[in-house]
Amino acid sequence: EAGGLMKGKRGLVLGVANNRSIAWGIAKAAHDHGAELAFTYQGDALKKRVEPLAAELGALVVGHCDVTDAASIDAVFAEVEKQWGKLDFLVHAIGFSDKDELTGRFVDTTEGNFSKTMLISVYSLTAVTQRAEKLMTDGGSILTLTYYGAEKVMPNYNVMGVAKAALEASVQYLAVDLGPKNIRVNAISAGPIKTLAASGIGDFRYILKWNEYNAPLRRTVTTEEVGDSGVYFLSDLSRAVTGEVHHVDSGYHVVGMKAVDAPDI
Ligand SMILES: NC(=O)c1ccc[n+]([C@@H]2O[C@H](COP(=O)([O-])OP(=O)(O)OC[C@H]3O[C@@H](n4cnc5c(N)ncnc54)[C@H](O)[C@@H]3O)[C@@H](O)[C@H]2O)c1
Ligand SMILES: Cc1c(CN(C)C(=O)CCc2cnc3c(c2)CCC(=O)N3)oc2ccccc12
Repeated sequence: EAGGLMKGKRGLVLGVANNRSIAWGIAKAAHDHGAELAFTYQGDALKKRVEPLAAELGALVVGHCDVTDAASIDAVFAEVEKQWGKLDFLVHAIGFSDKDELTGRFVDTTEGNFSKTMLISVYSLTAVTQRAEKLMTDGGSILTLTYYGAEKVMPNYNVMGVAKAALEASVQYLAVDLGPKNIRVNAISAGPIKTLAASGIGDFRYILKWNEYNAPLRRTVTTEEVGDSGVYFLSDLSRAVTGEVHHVDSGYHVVGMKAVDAPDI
């Protein structure tokens, strides 16, 4: 609504594929706190999914963006500059690896998929940050999404875990470079959520169940809950916070082993 935390703030959201996307959860929460939003879509297949969602929030659609195509990134930021002249925040919710490498052993990762996964899931944050820096003339907030598989080995996460470790290091280096311009760079490490990127992953139901059984809050998280924590990082509430990785995972990351007699709801 009008007087919220995000009143007067304009932001670009990369990574909405459908209404289950984490980016959509963040966008809805920011909108509810008064933000003005712009969305991109990856390829024409997603255009017709993203346009109605953007309309629902009165958001702009600033075009197609495939982070493997630098020209499409430039075009999107040129459109943002044309429409708004500046940018207050950026959400980067993009990650991808060939799914045949998200099963089995990490050691068997191919050079081709390793490079492609790092380009899409890691370098893309630096690429969009280069463009955003120019438009964040009054400072800004950049938020990306990571996962616990960056910190500890999670079965089958494989090359995506190595990518997320690099993404989290990128957050620290970008925070240092852009801090003097009052541009903050942070990451939310979200617990497992059944999104498009999660579908096609073998026994994802088992991963969700495991979290329900072992996380301190004894439950998984939702895109709405990630969105609410996202508003903290995109708003002035976190004006003194940069280079941070913040877990929104029902506390899962703190557990070494669950007591066998732990009370369960
Ligand atoms: N779902 C989870 O369990 C979970 C948990 C922690 C972190 N994450 C991360 O959250 C982010 C969003 O994923 P999600 O779960 O919302 O799934 P999602 O499939 O809804 O979003 C992934 C997005 O990445 C985009 N994308 C992929 N390749 C691209 C490219 N080459 N150019 C531009 N866009 C591209 C897709 O279009 C899609 O919109 C990802 O970085 C993912 O790694 C997901
Ligand atoms: C959790 C979890 C996730 C969700 N998550 C944290 C993610 O970061 C999603 C990563 C992902 C990246 N690329 C693709 C896919 C998922 C599936 C579809 C596809 O073709 N490519 O993915 C896993 C993969 C293996 C093991 C656990 C997980």
